[in-house]
Amino acid sequence: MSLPSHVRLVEVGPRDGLQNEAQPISVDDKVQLVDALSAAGLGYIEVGSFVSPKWVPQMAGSAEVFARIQRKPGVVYGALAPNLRGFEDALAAGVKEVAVFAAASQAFSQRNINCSISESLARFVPIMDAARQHGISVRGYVSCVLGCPYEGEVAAEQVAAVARELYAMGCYEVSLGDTIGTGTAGATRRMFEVVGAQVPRDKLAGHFHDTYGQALANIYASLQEGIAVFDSSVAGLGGCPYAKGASGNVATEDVLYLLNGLGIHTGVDLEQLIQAGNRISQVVGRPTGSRVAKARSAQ
Ligand SMILES: CC(C)(COP(=O)([O-])OP(=O)([O-])OC[C@H]1O[C@@H](n2cnc3c(N)ncnc32)[C@H](O)[C@@H]1OP(=O)([O-])[O-])[C@@H](O)C(=O)NCCC(=O)NCCSC(=O)C[C@@](C)(O)CC(=O)[O-]
Repeated sequence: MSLPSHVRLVEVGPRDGLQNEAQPISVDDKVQLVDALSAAGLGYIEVGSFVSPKWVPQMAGSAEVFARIQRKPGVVYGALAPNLRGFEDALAAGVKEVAVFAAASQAFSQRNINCSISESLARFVPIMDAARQHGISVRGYVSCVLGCPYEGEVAAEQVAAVARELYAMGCYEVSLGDTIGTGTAGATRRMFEVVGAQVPRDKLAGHFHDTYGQALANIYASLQEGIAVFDSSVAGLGGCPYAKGASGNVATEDVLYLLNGLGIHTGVDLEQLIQAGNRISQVVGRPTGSRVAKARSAQ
């Protein structure tokens, strides 16, 4: 299969990245990050989550962040909603697109959202109904598609079953998350072959964490499978609060460098992105997780 000529990047740093930070990040810093990312040309930014603050304290200020960002025309500003309460809070905050999140492993589903996979899918039905009524688009996530921190190996057929349910209930796109970053290029290709037989490939996205240093290889393998949407985090921020040891998402700067080298268009400016990543890295008090940004600042 030839590689896609255009890739859509879904920037998840302000949500997936910052949700895992132990120290509080101010609303000012979050707003500045989101605005810097839209200025760099990202067309989709996941800004926050409307989840229980007891479960993920760092996302507690999401409504305020939404109130203060400068919404750039054409940019989608998304948020996670695990239940109807989260959806309603998101709606009240002026969110126009939400994401629901399920897992391919029962144990992860219990640890992350305190219910089984089938209970979670049932919980999403009223969200889908309410979203339709209000003209809100819904994206879906499946976690643990290439391994689970509690159950180990996860069958691609199980990933496909959950992805198919999310797509059938109305998610316009389903993002497949290698939550603990154990996936390899071979496993990624096999997983997309199986899931791609159940959900059209142009409705699938790849969401890779870089824990084992495989994320860029997995993205390249996904491109070869015809996948053209990838989630990534500026400066490689993040991890997952319910997946111990999981490192951040693949750094957006590094994905962009890969895509630029392949001549694949994204509309994102690498230099502005590096600046946004360097600034938020200073805020969280860690060096950037982007190899490209590190190399550039050493020059
Ligand atoms: C789903 C629940 C709420 C169930 O949590 P629960 O305890 O079973 O829910 P509950 O309905 O019994 O409610 C418990 C309390 O939470 C409140 N509550 C209930 N719902 C909400 C809400 N929406 N917003 C704010 N508060 C809420 C509710 O009002 C109540 O408050 P209390 O009476 O104790 O004061 C909880 O487990 C939760 O919030 N989990 C979120 C976990 C999370 O955000 N994980 C990270 C995101 S997923 C991820 O990172 C993976 C991904 C997507 O990036 C892909 C990948 O890499 O794999």
